[in-house]
Amino acid sequence: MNMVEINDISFHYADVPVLEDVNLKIRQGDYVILTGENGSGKSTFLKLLLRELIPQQGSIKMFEKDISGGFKGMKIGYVPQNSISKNQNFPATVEEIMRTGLYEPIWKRGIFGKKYQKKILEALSEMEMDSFLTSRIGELSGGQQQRVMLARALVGKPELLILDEPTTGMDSVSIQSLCEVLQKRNEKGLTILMVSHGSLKPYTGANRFWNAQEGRIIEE
Ligand SMILES: Nc1ncnc2c1ncn2[C@@H]1O[C@H](COP(=O)(O)OP(=O)(O)OP(=O)(O)O)[C@@H](O)[C@H]1O
Repeated sequence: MNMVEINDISFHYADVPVLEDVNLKIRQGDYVILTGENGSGKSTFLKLLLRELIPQQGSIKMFEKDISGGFKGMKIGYVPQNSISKNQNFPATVEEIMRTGLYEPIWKRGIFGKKYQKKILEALSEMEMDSFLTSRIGELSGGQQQRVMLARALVGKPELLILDEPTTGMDSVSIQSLCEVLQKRNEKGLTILMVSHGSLKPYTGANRFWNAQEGRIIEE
């Protein structure tokens, strides 16, 4: 199955052309890394996939359905770039952030609270962040916050995971452990699309490499 199918997409901001006639497919089980220089259109590309932006030309399918109809029933996890507030007093705890990663409605969470607590702790411990459950998110370092955001994206058991530069603020040990988690999840069937600036060396599990350049996204 094609998890993502991009047909003839073009996009420009007012007078800034960004992408031109892009055609790409991501198959189930692929692990794709997208690189490219600053301003080459990587974040714009992800925003198009998430319908934060609408292309002037072309169409996008996910899970074999056109995303113009919404994402209902599609299990997609997303880790945005620099997603957490820099405000140390940001009031949410790690646990509260994790709860927003679960798909089920709030009334169910009340009834099955213990079950969800277990899922949250499992996802946090995969990222070695379980001991921070009750910490305020704003009190964690940038790298620790990113690890929580990855755990949050994984707790709902997505089938497609999209990450925008998740290693920002992480040290090399954290990057290594993130890569190991992603590789393990990918081996169990998770499809991954990740934008990365840094070295590609730790991403030993990736099977496809794309590069954004001059309005195109080229497979390398
Ligand atoms: N909201 C916007 N309005 C106008 N132009 C924009 C807007 N957002 C981005 N751009 C421009 O579009 C181009 C692509 O930007 P984009 O953020 O997608 O690149 P990127 O590859 O993600 O960059 P980086 O590596 O710096 O994150 C750049 O020339 C940028 O200046």
